[in-house]
Amino acid sequence: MNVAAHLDALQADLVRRNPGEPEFHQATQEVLHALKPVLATRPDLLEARIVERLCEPERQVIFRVPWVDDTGTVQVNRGFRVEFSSALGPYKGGLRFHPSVTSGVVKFLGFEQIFKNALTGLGLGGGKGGSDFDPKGRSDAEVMRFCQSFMTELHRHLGEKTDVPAGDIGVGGREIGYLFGQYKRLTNRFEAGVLTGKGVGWGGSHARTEATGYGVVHFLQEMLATRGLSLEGRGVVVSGSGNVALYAIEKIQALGGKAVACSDSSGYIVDENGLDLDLLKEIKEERRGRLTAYAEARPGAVHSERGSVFDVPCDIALPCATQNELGQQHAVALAKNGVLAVAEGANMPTTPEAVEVLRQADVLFAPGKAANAGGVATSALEMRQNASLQQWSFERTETELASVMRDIHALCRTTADTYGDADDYVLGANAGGFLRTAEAMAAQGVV
Ligand SMILES: NC(=O)C1=CN([C@@H]2O[C@H](COP(=O)(O)OP(=O)(O)OC[C@H]3O[C@@H](n4cnc5c(N)ncnc54)[C@H](OP(=O)(O)O)[C@@H]3O)[C@@H](O)[C@H]2O)C=CC1
Ligand SMILES: O=C(O)CCC(=O)C(=O)O
Repeated sequence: MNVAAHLDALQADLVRRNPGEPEFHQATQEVLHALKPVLATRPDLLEARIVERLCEPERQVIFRVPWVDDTGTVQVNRGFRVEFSSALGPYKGGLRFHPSVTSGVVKFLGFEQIFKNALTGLGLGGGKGGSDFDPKGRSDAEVMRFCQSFMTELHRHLGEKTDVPAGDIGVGGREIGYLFGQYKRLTNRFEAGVLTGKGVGWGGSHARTEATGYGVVHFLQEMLATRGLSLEGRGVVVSGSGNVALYAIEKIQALGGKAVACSDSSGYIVDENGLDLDLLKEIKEERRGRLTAYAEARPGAVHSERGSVFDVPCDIALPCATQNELGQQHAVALAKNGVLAVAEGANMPTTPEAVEVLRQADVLFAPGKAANAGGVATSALEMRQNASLQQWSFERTETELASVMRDIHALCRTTADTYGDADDYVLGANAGGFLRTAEAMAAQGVV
């Protein structure tokens, strides 16, 4: 069989059978392309139709989420959960609340999650969920009523050994609290392991809040070290200013780098003196405010609505906001400014055209499914603590996180080396995650 032609035909079929889901097509295209050299050596996996099965979610639910706003008006949103693969463990992946959420977006995120979770080696299947609900500008009481209605349907699909959601865009500690409270009320059980990202006082893990951003920087450090480079004195730009971005900035600063710019959906700030993280956290985590407030409070900082945060000259870029935010023209600007490395904190933030520009310019590039796996890895550590009724210290949890990120980096390089070029982290992450999942699927029969 001509494996490349077979995978191209499979991709064409996926596009035909999943109309109107461009993000999902983009995600499968990347994986199927990376699998060409792998499957050329594994006729057994082709024969078992592992790829065909992997691209079809085990289950998807779409549901109505009715709730009442503060004016007494009934609002209706749409909820989603895609349970993609349970080959390696319970479905695991976050919930996203953002007006851009569609079934295609949730599907691409769930698909990515399969490979990411496999890379952690911590016994996690892949899933994702969310809603087109926009929490921006809503009161705490409105967010609570929405979360309660969302969980009223979702709870029947969850369980600590079945499906374990967590946060993502628009879902942080506040939302996880409301979701957990409603799950507990509906089931009459304090089943701590059914959600991760809980408060540390009631079953949450230390370092889960920090984990995704810290993990990205741990992975980046490993990647830089392969070229004898370090973070010391490096200029860094970060897109986004949410959970992942803030804690990536914190770790960059702790390791001697200088984060000079970050963004939100209304623009970006540049602070050549280095970002004031306490001020950023106060604006974003406490006030849920806009970055314009940073420029107003900080002498020398400039807010801009024109252009992109990726136009700011830097040594390292960390896209940490959302999918397809770093396009070809941004990659060209980064390469022209001499960027050394790009590590994805967000899921699929770099377009395929931009990845190609970075590859041509020999820029180190870490795909999100490897670089941002620290969040879900620490969720697995939270599940372990819940199962054994323990709570580990911050230091112990962060040490485990750093070790998982080192292992993922090593697995990406050795796998990429086997099938192509060790510097090709896209190949290494996709092939490494795939092989772990595929071996489990092959062993479990046709299910
Ligand atoms: N939280 C986690 O543990 C993990 C998250 N990720 C990924 O990291 C990314 C960020 O997630 P997280 O930090 O948790 O989310 P948050 O909601 O905490 O922050 C999201 C940030 O990105 C910006 N943003 C979101 N959507 C858009 C958009 N369409 N255009 C421009 N800016 C946008 C937001 O700006 P504004 O506030 O103005 O909307 C905000 O600054 C996502 O891709 C997520 O899937 C990956 C692994 C784990
Ligand atoms: O912690 C988790 O379960 C999932 C985090 C997540 O959604 C992601 O890795 O994209």
